[in-house]
Amino acid sequence: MTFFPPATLYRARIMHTPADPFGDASALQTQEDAGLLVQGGVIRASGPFDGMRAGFPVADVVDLRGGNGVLLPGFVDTHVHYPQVRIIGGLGLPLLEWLDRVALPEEARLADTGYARSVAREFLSGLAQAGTTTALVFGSHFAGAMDVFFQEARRSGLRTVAGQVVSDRLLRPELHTTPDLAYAGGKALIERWHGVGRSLYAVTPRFSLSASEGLLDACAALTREFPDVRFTSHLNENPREIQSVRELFPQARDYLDTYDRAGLLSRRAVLAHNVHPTERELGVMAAHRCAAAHCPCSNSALGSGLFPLRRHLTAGVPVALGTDVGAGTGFSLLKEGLQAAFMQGLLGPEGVNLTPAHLLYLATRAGAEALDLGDLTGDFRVGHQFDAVLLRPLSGSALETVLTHAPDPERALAALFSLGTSADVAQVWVGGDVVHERSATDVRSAPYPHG
Ligand SMILES: O=c1[nH]c(=O)c2nc[nH]c2[nH]1
Ligand SMILES: [Zn+2]
Repeated sequence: MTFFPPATLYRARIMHTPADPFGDASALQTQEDAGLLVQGGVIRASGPFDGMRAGFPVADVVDLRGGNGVLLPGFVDTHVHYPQVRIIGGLGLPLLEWLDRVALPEEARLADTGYARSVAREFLSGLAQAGTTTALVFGSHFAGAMDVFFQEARRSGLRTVAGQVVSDRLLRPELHTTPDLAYAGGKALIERWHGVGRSLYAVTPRFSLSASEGLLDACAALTREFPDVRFTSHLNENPREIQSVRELFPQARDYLDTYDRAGLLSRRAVLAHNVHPTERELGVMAAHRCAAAHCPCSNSALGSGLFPLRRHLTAGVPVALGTDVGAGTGFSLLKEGLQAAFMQGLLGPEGVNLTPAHLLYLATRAGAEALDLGDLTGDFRVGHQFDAVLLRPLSGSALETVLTHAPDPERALAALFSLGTSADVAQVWVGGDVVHERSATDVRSAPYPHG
């Protein structure tokens, strides 16, 4: 006997970018009254609701259109630090001072596995509440903290690509490992967690400033042995960091070359920041199809600089968005999209004029592609997982007003990026499972509570 899981027909106003708006001006697809047929967590069919209802009369219908609801693909965060959720908002310091005074003391606390578990729960609920359904997560330096992270990630239902962070110099002694330990610990974690539930593993040296050549070689040994794990690290974030890396690796051509010489670059590599790249580095990234995770709020908070998006696009380097919590200022990819648009504007003629379609693409499909998960998630195409976020503005909010009066879908999408926050995230699904639902008590309903 064949078992068919029950089908659900979601009725919604949808917006998604199955194509790349940097190359295709009509990439944004919107439907005011769409039907998405979901069975076993997968989108099996889609189209105008009336036709879908007639074609699939047995499906349960869930109507998401009320209260100006808009259904978007779940957001993809391509750079976010799990141990840093409690230190969001440490403003006013450049990268190396911020690491020393704010980030690393907190990261040392994750040696305590009980502490790490609480942090993991706070972190994962921050992602889900923001509508993020997939994240490339910079982990902890402690293997025990990674085990609890993967356990909690499994409970959360989110898609996570994460790994133990490794360093062997210049941080603080309790965060240091050795190449042998990094290899053995990484291998054990890969064997325990890679491909378990919705989790994948990412080999994660912190950055070349805190990694010897031997440590990068140990990381590369893992990516050779397990070719489908991802690789992630930091690159070209801050001029002082770049100068130090140059001095630490006199044999390397540039910062990127420290990773390339070890054999770490590939289609499955994501490098965070790249605010100050050389043309050579952009060419090498493009040749490997390795992606840049652009983190505009973090770049602003740490004063790292204005991301050269046009140069990345011209060189053919894939770019997606990351929040970089906790240097970044929160979990919302809507805020990152808005900040990216602001910063491109500040670049004047060197910037890229980012439309709402670009922002949606950068926050969804581009991230899925960067993580080599483009066949699974990132938009509402048939065959993809039902990973989705329902944005429904708080009643009485400015977002509700603007959505009510928006003359076209592009303006509505622009309003979501301009005014939307985690408070507007009403429901989130991963693979058809609800992973977050705004509770009734979270909704401030009366716009004028005192009459
Ligand atoms: O923004 C950043 N956050 C970090 O935690 C970090 N570590 C190295 N380089 C870094 N950059
Ligand atoms: Zn980072």
